[in-house]
Amino acid sequence: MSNHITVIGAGSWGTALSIVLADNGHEVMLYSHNHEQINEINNNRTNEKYLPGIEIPKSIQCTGDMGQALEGTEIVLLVVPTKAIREVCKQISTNTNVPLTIIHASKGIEPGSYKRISEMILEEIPEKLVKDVVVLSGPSHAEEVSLRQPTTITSASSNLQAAELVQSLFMNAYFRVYTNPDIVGVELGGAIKNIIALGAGVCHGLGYGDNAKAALITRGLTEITRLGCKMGANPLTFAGLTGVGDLIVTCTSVHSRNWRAGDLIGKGYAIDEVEKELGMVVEGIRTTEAAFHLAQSLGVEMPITKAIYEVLFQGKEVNRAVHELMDRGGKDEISIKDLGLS
Ligand SMILES: NC(=O)C1=CN([C@@H]2O[C@H](COP(=O)(O)OP(=O)(O)OC[C@H]3O[C@@H](n4cnc5c(N)ncnc54)[C@H](O)[C@@H]3O)[C@@H](O)[C@H]2O)C=CC1
Ligand SMILES: O=C(CO)COP(=O)(O)O
Repeated sequence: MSNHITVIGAGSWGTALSIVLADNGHEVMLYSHNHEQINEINNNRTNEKYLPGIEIPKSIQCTGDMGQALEGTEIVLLVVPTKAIREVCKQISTNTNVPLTIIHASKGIEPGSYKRISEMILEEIPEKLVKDVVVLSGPSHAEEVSLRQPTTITSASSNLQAAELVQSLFMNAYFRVYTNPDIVGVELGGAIKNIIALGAGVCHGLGYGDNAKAALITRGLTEITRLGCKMGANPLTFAGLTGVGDLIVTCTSVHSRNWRAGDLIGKGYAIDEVEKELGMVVEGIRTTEAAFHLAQSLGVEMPITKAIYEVLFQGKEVNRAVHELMDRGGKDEISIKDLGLS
């Protein structure tokens, strides 16, 4: 069945997911707040800054008018940086009176409030306008999805029917979607892996090799699991696509904006130059700030997150941060305390 779907955010991921929906026969209305980009997508069928060389299918129309974007839709996909989520939710609330299935594919935690994105959506959009909230997350770089390369991802919702609806909207020969009821675990895995990817990039920038990368991925997974279990997530979620899966792709891929940002920091770039240099959102920076304080408030040990926080926000020199991480007292590798079992 063909649906009319609104996608908000015409960056690399919003455009790539629009292409998946268009390939599946859906009519996509893509909202962008950039007039040049709207013209480029509608007239040239390209989005060169974000997905160079990719042709945008004709069933994707782009608009800068939120009212027009939401006309006749019951399904909205949010794909803006975490810091823009509240603003676009407010715009949605004033431009529709239809209850919506709201899917989000962004990855972050809000500094200050420590809110996950689904929590921000529910705070900003009145209850009567929210049918369901579904999280779409997993190891999936836009650059590869837009080339129709095999990708697996998770659709998470407390309502299985809503997760299955989203699964059926996106599933095709190159895009395989699994459902999961654990919204907390799926959102935390997607958000915190960006911090670990910054660390993996820093290690590369410093000239370290695969041992350091493997250490970060596996001990990063321990940190994510500790925090997640404290917040009520299912530990098995972190063994899946949105945990170890997304850690692998983000910590090892040159496509990753977070990895590339870390690489530049390891090579000596100043933090505030890095996002400008990449020209795309580096979610891990703000999420490091949020996760560091969240972990402290919950008494959860997250040494890698702490080290990256000190580098990003307290000016600690990267070599010193690595040395301090390695020089800590010896520990057991596996602790059932991490799973909240004692
Ligand atoms: N790029 C990727 O491969 C993936 C990205 N994500 C997540 O998706 C989210 C978006 O990332 P990208 O598309 O990579 O970022 P991007 O930097 O490529 O694009 C972000 C887009 O959002 C737009 N935007 C910013 N504020 C806005 C506002 N207030 N209203 C409307 N549009 C606004 C920007 O103009 C830009 O077009 C992030 O949370 C990221 O972690 C998740 C999976 C894969
Ligand atoms: O989440 C992603 C891949 O799953 C994208 O990560 P980056 O934002 O680091 O590119």
